Amino acid sequence: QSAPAADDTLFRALGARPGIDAIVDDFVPRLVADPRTSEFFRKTNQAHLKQMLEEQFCVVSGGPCVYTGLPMKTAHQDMDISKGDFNALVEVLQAAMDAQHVPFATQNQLLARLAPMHRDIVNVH
Ligand code: HEM
Repeated sequence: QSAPAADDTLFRALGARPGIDAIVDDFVPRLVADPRTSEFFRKTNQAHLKQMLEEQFCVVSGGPCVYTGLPMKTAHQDMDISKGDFNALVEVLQAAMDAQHVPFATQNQLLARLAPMHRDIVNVH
């Protein structure tokens, strides 16, 4: 299923689905391994999380995808996530994008579209 994207510039800059899938394939194992985030992802089905993140990054970057996962508030409500935890996840995503040779400006554009989600994800103040 797909919907036409109004502006898919960022999606294409990320390398379209192959580029996004490579970023997410790198990102999720890093989240599981990083001591700052590992505890959160201890019981996570990595294959499912990868699929959801691939869809979500595709949609937020303007790609022709449909996100089939939970709303961000619902997905994270049973965890205690602080601003520090959120920032740690962002740093892990930056490391994954560095490893996949995503240009700095492109990284920042994706991060800028994800950043507002902190309102629905950070729930420890
Ligand atoms: C911009 C930041 C974030 C984005 C875009 C994001 C995105 C997502 C998505 C798409 C899912 C899948 C929802 C579903 O299964 O339907 C998910 C689940 C999850 N997220 Fe996040 N998330 C973010 C921040 C965080 C942070 C900061 C933490 C904790 C440090 C976290 C921990 C988790 C965990 C543990 C799951 C559940 C995985 C499972 O199914 O077991 N997320 N997130």
